[in-house]
Amino acid sequence: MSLAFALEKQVAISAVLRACSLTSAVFNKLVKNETLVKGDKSPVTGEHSTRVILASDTLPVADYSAQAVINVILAQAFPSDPIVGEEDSADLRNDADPTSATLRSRITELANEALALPLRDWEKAEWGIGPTHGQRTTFQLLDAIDRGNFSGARKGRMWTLDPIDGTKGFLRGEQYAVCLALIEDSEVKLGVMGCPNLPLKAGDEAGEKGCIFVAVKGQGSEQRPISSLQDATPIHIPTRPLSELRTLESVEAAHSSQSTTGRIAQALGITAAPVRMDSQAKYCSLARGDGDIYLRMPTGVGYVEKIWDHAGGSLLVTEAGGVVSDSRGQPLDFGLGRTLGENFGVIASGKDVHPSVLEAVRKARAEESQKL
Ligand SMILES: Nc1ncnc2c1ncn2[C@@H]1O[C@H](COP(=O)(O)OS(=O)(=O)O)[C@@H](OP(=O)(O)O)[C@H]1O
Ligand SMILES: [Mg+2]
Ligand SMILES: [Mg+2]
Ligand SMILES: [Mg+2]
Repeated sequence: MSLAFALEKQVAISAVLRACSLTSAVFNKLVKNETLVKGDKSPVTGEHSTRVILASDTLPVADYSAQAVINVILAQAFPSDPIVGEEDSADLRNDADPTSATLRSRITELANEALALPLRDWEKAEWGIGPTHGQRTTFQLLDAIDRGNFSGARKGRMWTLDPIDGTKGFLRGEQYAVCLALIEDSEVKLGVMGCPNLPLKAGDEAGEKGCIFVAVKGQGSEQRPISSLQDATPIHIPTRPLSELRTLESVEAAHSSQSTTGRIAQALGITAAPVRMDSQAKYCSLARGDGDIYLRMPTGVGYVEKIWDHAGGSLLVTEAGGVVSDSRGQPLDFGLGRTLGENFGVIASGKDVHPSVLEAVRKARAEESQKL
């Protein structure tokens, strides 16, 4: 008897793999060759006007094409499943914008190249299924992107997709993740995250990079090297003394209050500097024990979190033995629509330390309100 969600898992890994191949190709062909990233790895800004045009052109190409590829594959395997995807094609259909025709032709070329990737041996051997993805026309690909327009629902089955999470990290050549998750009746059942720039072993920058993380509800979490996807290694959050814990947070200060996370770390007695990393690679790092506490505290500008930024990562952490909640200790609600609703932040950690983290959050909050 096959395990629950076996087919969904196969299809999602195949789709994420092809999207990762595409995003790596975009980085190598466009971002690197067109020197869009400066020597110090900061994203290109106003220095060279031609580069700025290329940067703004290249940035969405990878996101749109990856969403097109994954949605084509999902539509083929599960034609009636709705998808909540980050991107939509409105800007690509706007002929008043002179860049949209160029973007469309690049997307068509890139997506078809990824869809034509041959089956790997492990796909044939393990699954006996395979993508038989014919070439798509430009407008078929735009329609595929727009399969991601579903508004979300409390009941029923849907996928959620972030074709590139951590777009800024992607442009810097640092961490980003291709994130796909399956949700049923508001509960995340499957999460597949591709992290092409993440070392197989924490901190081993000189070693092999490129991992796919997979979690299935009730079946645990695993890591697979992109180069050898048949080799699944189960991952678990280790238990460490409080004093040895490290926090994980966003690189972008606008996405999470670094002053609040600093206070929380202090209240916990943590002395190590926070590990700053773009994207859901933070959830992946936590799930395999590279960091211990993921803190994402609202900056107070009214931003609402999106379900595609947390669905897969949160299941990966819970299946690896952790807890994911908002800063009040409430579970994240994936049944509210495209967003997680009012932003109470996100706190993820091992089960044993989670209550202490919530207590530290309360303390940090109280200190901050006294300062006001
Ligand atoms: N103001 C604000 N507050 C909180 N979050 C925001 C905000 N603005 C954007 N985003 C979302 O952050 C996603 C990037 O992920 P991270 O914040 O984890 O990584 S990063 O360090 O900021 O790169 C990023 O995902 P991508 O757009 O897919 O890159 C956004 O969905
Ligand atoms: Mg994102
Ligand atoms: Mg994105
Ligand atoms: Mg985005």
